[in-house]
Amino acid sequence: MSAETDLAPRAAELRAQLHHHAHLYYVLDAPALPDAEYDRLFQELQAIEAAHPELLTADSPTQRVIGRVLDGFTPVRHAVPMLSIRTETDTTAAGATAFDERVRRELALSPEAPPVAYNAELKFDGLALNLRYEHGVLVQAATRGDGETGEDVTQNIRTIGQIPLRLRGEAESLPPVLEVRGEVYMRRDDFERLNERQREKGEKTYINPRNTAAGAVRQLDPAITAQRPLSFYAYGLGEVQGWAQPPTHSATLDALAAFGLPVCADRAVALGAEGLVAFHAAMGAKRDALPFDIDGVVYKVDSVELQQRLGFVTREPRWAVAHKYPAQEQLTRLNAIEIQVGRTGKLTPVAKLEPVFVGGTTVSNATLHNVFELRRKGVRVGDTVIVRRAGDVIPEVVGRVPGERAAYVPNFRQPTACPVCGSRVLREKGGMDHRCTGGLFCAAQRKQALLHFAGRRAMDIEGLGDKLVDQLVDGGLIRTLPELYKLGVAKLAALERFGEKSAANLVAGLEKSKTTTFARFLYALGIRQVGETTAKDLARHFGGIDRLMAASVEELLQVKDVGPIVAQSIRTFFDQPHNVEVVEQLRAAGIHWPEQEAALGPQPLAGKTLVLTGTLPTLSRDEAKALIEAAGGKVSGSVSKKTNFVVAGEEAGSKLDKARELGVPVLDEAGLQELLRADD
Ligand SMILES: NC(=O)c1ccc[n+]([C@@H]2O[C@H](COP(=O)([O-])OP(=O)(O)OC[C@H]3O[C@@H](n4cnc5c(N)ncnc54)[C@H](O)[C@@H]3O)[C@@H](O)[C@H]2O)c1
Ligand SMILES: [Zn+2]
Repeated sequence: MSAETDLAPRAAELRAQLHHHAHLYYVLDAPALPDAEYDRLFQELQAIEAAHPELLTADSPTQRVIGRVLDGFTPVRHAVPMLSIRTETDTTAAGATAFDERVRRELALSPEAPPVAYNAELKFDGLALNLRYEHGVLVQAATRGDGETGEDVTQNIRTIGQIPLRLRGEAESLPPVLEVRGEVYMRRDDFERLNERQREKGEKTYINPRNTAAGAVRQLDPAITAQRPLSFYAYGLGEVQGWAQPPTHSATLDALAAFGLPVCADRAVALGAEGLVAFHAAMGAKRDALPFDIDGVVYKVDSVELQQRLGFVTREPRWAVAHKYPAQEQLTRLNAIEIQVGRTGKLTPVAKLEPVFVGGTTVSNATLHNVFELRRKGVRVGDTVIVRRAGDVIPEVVGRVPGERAAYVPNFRQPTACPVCGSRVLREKGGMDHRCTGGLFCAAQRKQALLHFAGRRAMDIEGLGDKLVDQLVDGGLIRTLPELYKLGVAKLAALERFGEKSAANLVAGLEKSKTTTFARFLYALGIRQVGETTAKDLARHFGGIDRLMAASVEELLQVKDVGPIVAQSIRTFFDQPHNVEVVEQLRAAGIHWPEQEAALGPQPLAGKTLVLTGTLPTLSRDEAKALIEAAGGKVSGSVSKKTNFVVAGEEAGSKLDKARELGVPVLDEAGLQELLRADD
């Protein structure tokens, strides 16, 4: 058997696979494979065709741009075809050098000739668009389609704020026809926010910004496109009439920017291979920090005249190349699913992966977000999954590659007990997240709890910062909050890089923190949903911690601004015996707050302003004032529209007249007493 007949079936198989995946990618915006995997198949086919030209078919995906007009869109015939770009997959510097050598060879430049000038730019990962401006007005926007014919998406594109509907400049000086080419993309933060919202609603999340942007542009209903946060960068030209294009590509981009089109600032004119290598390295270093995904950089011969001399091969210009970076999505095996307990007690299923090089680093753990999302994605241990790592976003498993499973694998089950501390795991009503109820008792939550407890607006413990908390918890010196107060100078001074003096300072800080307020103490406990303000309201309402700990959800709901979620969270916290124990131990350690605060009762006058005038039969002015304030009210010296009540006694003067004039209710002492009892 000859090599040809050997490879023919493989070539046919590759063509079929590539066609199938290109359809999913270009037509349905729903790829089933990472790009890197698609590229590998593509290159395998290219290699076979290069070695055996007789196996090349006219419909091979290597020979033309694949893509099709989706039903429902009006086809647009491109005046100038929208091509692909040859890809240099060697992600090392050699990729740039190879291109420069090819260009020099094709231009028949001698080794002594000066370096070729290139315009180096980013390769945005989105969807190509052709924007047609006639006399400065946007008249049509079209997708690339198969390169010859695209889809009319004008109405959708009009919803993208960054794309000018009218070019900048004097009407007479604007070109009769100017087609601008560029990329619609979605910023990473916009994409993350979109997915966060989907997750909160328990709905399907999007795979990556590229496909989300492409899907958003290719909506039949522009109202849907309008809801997606899309961005745009211009990078080239289509048909032009009545406008003298500048002699270089870089100057053309400047001209587009002057027309008011968004042009990316991360571009440079690079001289020769050396310049390209430097640009590739610089952008590679910057890649993670960019607010959007790029899959590489693009080098274009800068001189328009040289571009014309170089011309095109079937589907690509000879004067441009895309030089890739390591892919941000890769396939790997899911070896196990573990539960990680975060600092707020949130349980996150984490994928343990066969280590894989993705987005420039080796990844062996990736988040699966929550158990609902995990189920929706249908991933199970043993599956081949797609891992995405882009920028500083934590690596995630975005899905599985459809395929048979060798054996039955049970679905992942959410544990009912915290894997770290054994406390019960609960899900908030209506929420998607499961949490450990261990609170202060849970080691996973301990560091965060300690830092919060020591915070300036909580117990305000001077000298207890990040590093020390790490040392204390990792060294096993502290397992529960009360143990903080058992740390002596000797124990502390024994810590690495911690001197006698700092130890003494911290102990003094701890001592000082023992005198606090009920509200601060409550806030310091770190009960979910209980912020500073709620802590103050609770302290005022209940007066003492014992009453609070015993309060039912119904009683908690009586507190100003406390709704069902907050009330339930407080109840859940104190339902855990170890949390009650922590409170007891902290009080036993000497934490205390002034008595008068604890004596505060209910707040029938909360938010009310009263004015006192004249002499009351039994109460002195000061006594009345103290009673009103203890009930949460305020006493003011003058009557205004904001006054809720005027309390009038014998010989009341002008304040009473003012109250009548403004229609403010007037009470006597008995009326006041009744108000004070109102909440009993
Ligand atoms: N995952 C899959 O199943 C699947 C299937 C098909 C294709 N793909 C991916 O699609 C890509 C191949 O697509 P292609 O052949 O259409 O070409 P290409 O996307 O590699 O290159 C051409 C495109 O680059 C874009 N581009 C971005 N920045 C640019 C710039 N500064 N200047 C010029 N163009 C710029 C334009 O949209 C242009 O259409 C590969 O990355 C491949 O992995 C993936
Ligand atoms: Zn726990």
